[in-house]
Amino acid sequence: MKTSIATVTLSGELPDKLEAIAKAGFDGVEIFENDFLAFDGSPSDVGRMARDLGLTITLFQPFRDFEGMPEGLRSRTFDRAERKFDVMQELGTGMVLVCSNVSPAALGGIDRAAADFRELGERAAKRGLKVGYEALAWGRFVNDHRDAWEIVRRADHQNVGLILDSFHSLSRKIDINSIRSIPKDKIFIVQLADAPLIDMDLLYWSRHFRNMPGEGDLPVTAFTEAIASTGYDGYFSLEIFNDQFRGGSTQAIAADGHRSLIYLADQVRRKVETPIGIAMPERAKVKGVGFVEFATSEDEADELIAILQALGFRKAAKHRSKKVSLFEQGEIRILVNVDTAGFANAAYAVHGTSAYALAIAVDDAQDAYNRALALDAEPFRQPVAEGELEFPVIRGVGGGLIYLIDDKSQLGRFSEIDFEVVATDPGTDAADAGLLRIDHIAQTVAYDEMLTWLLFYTSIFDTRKTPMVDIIDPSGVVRSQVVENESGALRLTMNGAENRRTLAGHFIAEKFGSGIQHLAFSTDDIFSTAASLRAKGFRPLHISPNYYDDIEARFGLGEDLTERLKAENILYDRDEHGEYFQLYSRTYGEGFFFEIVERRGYRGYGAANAIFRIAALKKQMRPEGVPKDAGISL
Ligand SMILES: O=C(O)c1ccc(O)c(O)c1
Ligand SMILES: [Mg+2]
Repeated sequence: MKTSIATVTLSGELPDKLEAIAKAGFDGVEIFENDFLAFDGSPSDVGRMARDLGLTITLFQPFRDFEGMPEGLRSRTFDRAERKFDVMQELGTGMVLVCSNVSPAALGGIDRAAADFRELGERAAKRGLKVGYEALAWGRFVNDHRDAWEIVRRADHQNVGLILDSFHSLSRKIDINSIRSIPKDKIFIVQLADAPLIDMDLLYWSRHFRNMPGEGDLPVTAFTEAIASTGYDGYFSLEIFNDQFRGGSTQAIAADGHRSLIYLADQVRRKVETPIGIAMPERAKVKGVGFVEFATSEDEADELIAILQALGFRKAAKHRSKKVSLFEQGEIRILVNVDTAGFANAAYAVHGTSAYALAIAVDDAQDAYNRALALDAEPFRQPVAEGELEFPVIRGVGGGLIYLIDDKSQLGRFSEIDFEVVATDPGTDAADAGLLRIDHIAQTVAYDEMLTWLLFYTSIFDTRKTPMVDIIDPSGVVRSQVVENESGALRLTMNGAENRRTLAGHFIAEKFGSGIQHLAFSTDDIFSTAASLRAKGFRPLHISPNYYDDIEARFGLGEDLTERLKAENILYDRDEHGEYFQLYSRTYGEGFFFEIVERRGYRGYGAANAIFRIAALKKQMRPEGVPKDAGISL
C-alpha cells in the first residue's frame, strides 16, 4: 500500500508536519492549500523540503467551486485553475483535487460539468498535470461518488479522474459496491478517514470529527476492500479534519495515522486477493494477563507489599538475578521490582511507585511481537542474565512495557525459569482471599491519547472496543472505553482525563504521565472474599449509606442483601445479562487503587457506580480537615 497523508490532518507549521510525516514512514503527502498559503516560502521551497524528506507530493488541494459555473464566472474559474497549475508545477506535484461545487452560482448539469472537466483536462495535459474530481457529501449538485464518476466518464479525458474519499461515501451510506465497477486507472487517489457515528450536519461532522481508519465506526475496511477489488494500486491518503488532532502532538498523530493504514491494509489483504499491504501474523489471540509488575523502591515497597498481603497475596518466589519478588493468588501474579538499576528503576524515578509493566499471554508471543513491530510498535530490549528468559517486549501506555508470553514456548514458564520459590514467611497468613484472576486493568491516559491506545491494542490483539461512556467525577467528566476480547481474558479500560481535578487527571499529573491506575481482580464469591479480606486487615473504601438506600429501591434488592452489601461496602449493578458486585480498596499513593469484582453474568464495568466510587476515593484521599478549596488538585 502506498501511503500518504494530507497536511491538514496534523498540527503545527508546514515544515514540522512534513518532518513528522516522513518520520512516521509515509510515502507521500497531500499539500493542503491553507498550509501552503500560511508558509512564507516558495512552492519550490516546499517541493524541495518534501523531496529532501523522501516524500512524494501526491496532491495539491482543494480547488473549489469549479464545475458548472455560468459564463463570466466560468472563464475566471479557469484562470484561477491556471494559477494553481503554476503553483503545482513549482511544487513538483502532478495532481490537483477539485471538490464538487458548493457555490450558489453553480448551474449543475452532468454534461455541463463533463465539458468543463474535459477542457480542464486539456489544459492540465499541456502541463503534464492530472485533475481528480471528488464528490463532497454536501456538494450543491454533486454529492455522491457515483455522480462524480459519471461526470468523469463523460469528460472522457485521460488527465481527468475520480477521487474517492471514504468519509463522503460512507457518511451518506452510498453503496460501496458501486466502486467495484470503476476502472482502477480512473481512480486517481483514495482519501481515507473514519469517524464516530454522530447524527449531525455532514459538513460539520466532516470538518471536526474525522479520525483515523479503525478509530471510528464507519465501514472503512469494506470501503477499502471495494477499492482494492478494482486492482487500484495508487496512494491511500489520510485526510482527517479533527479538532483534537489539530491541537495534538504532530508526531504522535502522524504515527497513529501510519499505524492505521498498515492495520487497514492488513485487514483488507486477508479479504481480497490483491497484494495490498505487507504480510504479517494475524491479530494475537489473548489468553490472559501473565503478570503486572510494579516498579518501586526498598523504602516504598513495604507499604505496597502490605496491601498485597492484606488482599490475600503471598510472596511465592524471588527473581534469580534481580530484586524482584513474585506475589501470587489464584492465577494472578504481581511482581514487585525494587531494582536500583535498569528500566524499572528509571520508571520509578519518573513516576514513583507504579504498575509500569504488564505481560499479555497470547497464542504465539513471537508472532504477536512481529505483528506489533509491523504496526510501528516500539520494541524494547534489556540485558538478560545467563539462563534467563528474553521476553519479546514493546512499549505501552505512558512509556511502560508490555511483555508478550505464551505457553508454546518457555516464556509461559517464566515464574519457574526466572524465579526461585521462596518458603512462605512463618507467621504470615498464607490463606488467600479467593481472588482468581485479573478481571480488568484500568489505564488512565490524557483524553487526547485515547484514540492512540485504542488503535494500538485493537490493531495488535484480537480485541474489540466498546462504545465510549462518560464517567462522572465530582470535578469533571472522564471518557472511558474498553478494549476487550471475546473470552474476557483481556479487559483494558482506557480512561481519558481532560482536567487535572478529576481523580484520573490528578493521577496523571502526580504520576507524571499515563499509566495503570487500578487493577481489578475477580472472585466467585464476593462476600466470602470480603470476610477474608476483613480478617486480613484490608481496609475497604467506605461507601455512603445513602447509596444503599438507593440501590435497594432501584433494584428491589431486599433488606438482607442490601444490609450485607452495606456492611462490606460492596457496590452493586445489574445489566441484561446479570449482576455485578464491586469492592474497592482505599487509594494507594496518588490515586492508585485495587478493585475486587464478582460477575454473575454481568458484562459491563459498573459505570453507573463510578460517580460514587470516585467521590469516595477523592474524599478518602483529601487529608482530614483540609477544606475542599484548599488548592489541592482533588
Ligand atoms: O471540507 C472540505 O472543504 C473538504 C475539502 C477537500 C476534501 O478532500 C474534503 O474531503 C473536504
Ligand atoms: Mg476529501
